[in-house]
Amino acid sequence: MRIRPFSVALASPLRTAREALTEREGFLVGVGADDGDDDVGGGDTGGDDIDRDAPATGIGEATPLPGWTESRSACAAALAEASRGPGGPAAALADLDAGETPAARHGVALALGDAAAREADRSLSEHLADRVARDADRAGLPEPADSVPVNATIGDGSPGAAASDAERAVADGYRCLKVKVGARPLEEDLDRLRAVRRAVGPAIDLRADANGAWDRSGARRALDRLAPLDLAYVEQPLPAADLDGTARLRAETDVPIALDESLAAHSMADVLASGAADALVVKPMALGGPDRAFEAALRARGAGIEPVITTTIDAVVARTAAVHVAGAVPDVAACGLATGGLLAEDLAPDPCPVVDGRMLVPDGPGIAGGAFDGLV
Ligand SMILES: O=C(O)CCC(=O)c1ccccc1C(=O)O
Ligand SMILES: [Mg+2]
Repeated sequence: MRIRPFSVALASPLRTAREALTEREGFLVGVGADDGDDDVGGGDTGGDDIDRDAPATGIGEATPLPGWTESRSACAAALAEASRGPGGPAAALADLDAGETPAARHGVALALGDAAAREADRSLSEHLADRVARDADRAGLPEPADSVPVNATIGDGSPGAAASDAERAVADGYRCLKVKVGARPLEEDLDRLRAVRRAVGPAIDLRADANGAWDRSGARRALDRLAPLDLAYVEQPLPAADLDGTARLRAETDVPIALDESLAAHSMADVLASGAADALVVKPMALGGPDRAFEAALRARGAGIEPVITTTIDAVVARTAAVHVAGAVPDVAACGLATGGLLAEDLAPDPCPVVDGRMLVPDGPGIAGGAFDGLV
């Protein structure tokens, strides 16, 4: 198993209610053809005996985002330990805890999933739909889609900036926009959202993501005032921990509610049973891998909650893998996957163009055929 650190800068800071993201640092994970052998990567040399000229047959990405995943140093330590284990990547995967180090597990699970899908000459979404669905006792899913609807992501900015970003996104073909809110007083967010609604008209789906910024009375007030704007949903109106408050809020309003951060603070079972959500944001990097994310999406769907697959502003390898997860979910709602444009640079060209508000799911094999060969 090979681990290569990387860092990519954002084109401009993504301001949310919690922070301003300016750069993403992570690790590429490569597994080789001989990684399945028990003797590879053994000893205390950190896997230095691997032939560095042999191309990786599977690639993964671990890009931690504190708040959603472990820290960068915890991710690095977990990956280093995983690459030293005597059992190779498959054994390492079994040892990685999706709750403790989800990004590290994501990196290894994705590399192994890519390798297995490439070996079987099928795309990662076909691999997920077949293997994960079967393991979750959900055989018989339809063929994965060859494209998925996506939302444009609009950061916190002035009403004018938000409106012109929204106009540009709609001109580019997006039919769904997600606007960050909660960093300012409610009146200012209302001005921004009204400016966006005016700019794009009534036919475009609008989402607002508060990233847990409001308290119970503030959220109640915000939803009452937002109701006339006909939002598709408000994401994480209350802090992650406050499932009870969110369930009560949802019962008191007609504005649909999505949960995101709450999935890191509560078990899937508790979130699904809480009655607090119409939609659930499913981030493969935060859930510990594309396999776990796909399973979570199917569970949510089974509980009548609409799964929305999103990135954590990942580099191209994890972003493309998330597109495959979305492609495997039948008739998936618009997803937050069109985040490549937020980066100033990337590890490789983007294999998923957005056409008419939909992202193409690569044919494979694996994540994107040979598009990432040589990166790790
Ligand atoms: O959903 C999207 O449109 C993009 C993803 C996104 O907003 C996001 C990206 C990184 C961390 C948190 C979030 C979030 O949804 O809150
Ligand atoms: Mg969110």
